[in-house]
Amino acid sequence: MHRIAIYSIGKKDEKCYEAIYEDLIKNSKKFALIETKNVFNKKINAAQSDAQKAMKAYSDTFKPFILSDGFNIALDPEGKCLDSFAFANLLKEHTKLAFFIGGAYGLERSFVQSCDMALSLSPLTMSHKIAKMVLLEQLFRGLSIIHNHPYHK
Ligand SMILES: C[S@@+](CC[C@H](N)C(=O)[O-])C[C@H]1O[C@@H](n2cnc3c(N)ncnc32)[C@H](O)[C@@H]1O
Repeated sequence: MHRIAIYSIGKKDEKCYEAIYEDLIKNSKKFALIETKNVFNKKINAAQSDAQKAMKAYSDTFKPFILSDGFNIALDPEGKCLDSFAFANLLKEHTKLAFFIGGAYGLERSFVQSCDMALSLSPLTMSHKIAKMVLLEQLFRGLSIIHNHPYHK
């Protein structure tokens, strides 16, 4: 059973996104325990108009969640692009993972470098809400590939 945590910057998810995330997490339930956590605090709020300060606040907030006994992946449009089979192989190699999704300004380079890998979901830049949705769908697809589930034929 995989244990997967997804961290993103933001307050509570809007209902329409929440419903999609829940559905995708439910699909993966047989294969993985997936937890999502939105993080937001005074430091991020205070830094919202300054890109450097905001990115530093994201890093400081995410750092305590970096796994010392798992694989840490920064989501970054400039990261490595994998097809779904290569992503499934990555999931085969690591059963405990943490994914970090940046805020409006993206992630600090030093934070990205502190992770085990930077992953791009597409060369297109998406909102963090859409990136989370694509990640959850690809997690279900990757887990389906590993477990021969008919979702990925
Ligand atoms: C609005 S985007 C940040 C945009 C910022 N200018 C950048 O280039 O990273 C918010 C977050 O969503 C995630 N994201 C957006 N598009 C992505 C993509 N194509 N691949 C991977 N992650 C993406 C990243 O974690 C990013 O930090």
